[in-house]
Amino acid sequence: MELKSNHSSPVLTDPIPVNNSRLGIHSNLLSYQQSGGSLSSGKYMTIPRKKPGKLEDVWSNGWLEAMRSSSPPRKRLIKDKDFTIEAAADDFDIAYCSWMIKYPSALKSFDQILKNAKNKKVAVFLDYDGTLSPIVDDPDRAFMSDSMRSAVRDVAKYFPTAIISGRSRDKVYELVGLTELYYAGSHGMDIMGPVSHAESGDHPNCIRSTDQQGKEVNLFQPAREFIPMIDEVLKTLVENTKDIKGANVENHKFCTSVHYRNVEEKNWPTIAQRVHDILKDYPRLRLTHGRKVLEIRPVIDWNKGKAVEFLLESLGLSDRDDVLAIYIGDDKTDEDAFKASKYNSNSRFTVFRERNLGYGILVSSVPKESNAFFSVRDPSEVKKFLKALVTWKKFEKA
Ligand SMILES: O=P(O)(O)OC[C@H]1O[C@H](O[C@H]2O[C@H](CO)[C@@H](O)[C@H](O)[C@H]2O)[C@H](O)[C@@H](O)[C@@H]1O
Repeated sequence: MELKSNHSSPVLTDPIPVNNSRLGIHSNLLSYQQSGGSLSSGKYMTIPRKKPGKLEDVWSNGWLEAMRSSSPPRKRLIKDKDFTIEAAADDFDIAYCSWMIKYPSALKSFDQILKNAKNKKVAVFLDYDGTLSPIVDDPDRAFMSDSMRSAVRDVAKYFPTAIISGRSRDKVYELVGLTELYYAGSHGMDIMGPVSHAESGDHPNCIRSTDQQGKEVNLFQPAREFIPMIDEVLKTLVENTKDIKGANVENHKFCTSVHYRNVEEKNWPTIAQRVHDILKDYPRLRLTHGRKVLEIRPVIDWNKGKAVEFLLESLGLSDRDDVLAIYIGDDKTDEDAFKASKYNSNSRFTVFRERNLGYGILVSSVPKESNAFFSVRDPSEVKKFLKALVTWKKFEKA
């Protein structure tokens, strides 16, 4: 599907994604399908509520397995009757080293990246949590360090730079606090980008607005019509999880997150089942798994990858060979961006897997399958990489 035609309506005509089993949407939800691609106010609220499901639901649809495998601990713990010790580092290190053959270090491969970046327009896309800030227990305290902020500020001086986050755009802007960047919140469903060079600016969901400094910008919100539904679900989620100690529901305007990082593992089936029961009434919403978080979002053909394509187009960087896009992210939702495509002379190219169009860099200190090309261990290595990019550019300019 071409980017242009995509922009005409990102709302999927089939409300259940093709790969619903991967997303953990139970097949019996198909009976709730509504026809047509648009929502009329209140229509989705009349669906009768089903009785709460049984815990087998969340076992059989793979939710619990996905919850357990999200954000695995760095080292295995071996339990002895008297004490607990960390598993032999050797085993882990061997696994990590062999994984790095497939996903080489972006720092160690820096020369290779530069070789490709030479004479090209480089654009930088950055995820926030786990990439610019370390993962912490309290999502409201996921601050980035001043040194990271200054590295990102420097990158933005030399390259068009955007933050693409699962958080709401306002929240991620508040955490990053840099005016020189573009921001895409709610997994790309809320983009504040440049006043467009391209057709992306003509889309009905794209309106002219002004940023915090009064500068003219394009605001692209392809899931606008879902706001009342998300709002309603948010309230139900808060109400239905309030007795689960440690559960935390976050509002991202176009999507919502249910955190279970601070919930005792024995209660994970309960939180999963409660979310599952609520989603049964909303066939136009789907679930994705993040790092100890269940993310509920509209079933639209839009994600972080589409946001990257949209921003490349808005920046006038689509349909060109002399562009190198770099995307750095740590989470499952960043995989959509690692798979992003761009259009060149009417053909489609994968931006990040194709080595000469862009690089996806996965932030991970544990081996995991990814569509990224390179890897870095943690946010401190992200910072080193960003600083190296700036040093190269300064040197190139001198
Ligand atoms: O796309 P991102 O910017 O990476 O946002 C994804 C989610 O990030 C946040 O949650 C994650 O980080 C928290 C703070 O370190 C951590 O407590 C949580 O367990 C992680 O899942 C954010 O709070 C979520 O709403 C985002 O969906």
